[in-house]
Amino acid sequence: MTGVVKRFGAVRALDTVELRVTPGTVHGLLGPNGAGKTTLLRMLLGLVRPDSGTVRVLGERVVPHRAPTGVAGFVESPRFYPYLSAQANLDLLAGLDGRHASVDTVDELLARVGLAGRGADQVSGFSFGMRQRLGLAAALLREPRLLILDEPANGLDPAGMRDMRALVRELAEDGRTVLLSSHLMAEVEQVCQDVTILSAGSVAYHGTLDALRDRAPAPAHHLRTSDDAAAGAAARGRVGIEVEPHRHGGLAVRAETADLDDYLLALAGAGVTVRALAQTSTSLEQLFLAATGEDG
Ligand SMILES: Nc1ncnc2c1ncn2[C@@H]1O[C@H](COP(=O)(O)OP(=O)(O)OP(=O)(O)O)[C@@H](O)[C@H]1O
Repeated sequence: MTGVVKRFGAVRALDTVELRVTPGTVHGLLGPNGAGKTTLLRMLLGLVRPDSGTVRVLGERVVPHRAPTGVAGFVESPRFYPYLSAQANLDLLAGLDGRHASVDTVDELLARVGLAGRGADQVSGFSFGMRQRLGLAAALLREPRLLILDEPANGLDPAGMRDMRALVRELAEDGRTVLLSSHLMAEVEQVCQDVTILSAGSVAYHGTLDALRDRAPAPAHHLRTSDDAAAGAAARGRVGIEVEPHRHGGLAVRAETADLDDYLLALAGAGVTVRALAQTSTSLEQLFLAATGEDG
């Protein structure tokens, strides 16, 4: 998409947005709440009309209110008929596309998304995470070349998130293009090659994760010691380390692992003991927070 603007009253949900997704990759759309991610994904599905700019998906210009060919996915939470079974819901959706979903196809899809053997169960009994999985099955039923997933890991437990990540990677290996939104850098970092960071409707970064890593500041840590004043003084003049009082007490320390190791050894040498040390954000999270003005 190029030069896309979308206003809702006084709010500029998207402000001259450029987005290019390379075919066959997993592209992350990252941004804090309200950054415009959902609006952008809805636009790609023909559900929101841009005020200006051009939206093309798989080479075709998107026409409002018509789902582009070769694209499937869900925006916000997938919706189903609660009193029908998972199988019946998928049958209905296939029917809308003028297709028939055989029991075998549905069983295979359900197994793929981690819902094996649940086809006959009513969706009303499904947890939020199970509905996310069923949403993915519904999207895959359409055999899309571009899969759009809005916060797909929402509502999943840690094992479910791991499965979802593995599945997304597998889908890309099969040659599909995946565009997924998230407000968590950690999630994007594990599955995406490229990322577009949105902040208040504008693109704050667009490129590969590797290039982003090259610009990332050192990871942040929360350190508690037996003598924070002495620990702060010991950091002064040291290269590769930044120390300041942490807002919850103790010290906020930014450093790469090797510099942090040297600093901790120096503290021990100065008779200062470490009582707690926790990494509070990775380098990429630091960068994301800085890019979106959320680092307070
Ligand atoms: N239909 C609408 N009517 C009015 N304002 C809207 C509408 N849809 C979105 N907005 C506004 O546009 C901005 C972007 O919203 P959007 O839902 O796209 O953000 P998001 O990045 O998906 O956030 P979240 O992570 O909270 O879902 C917000 O300020 C939101 O309030």
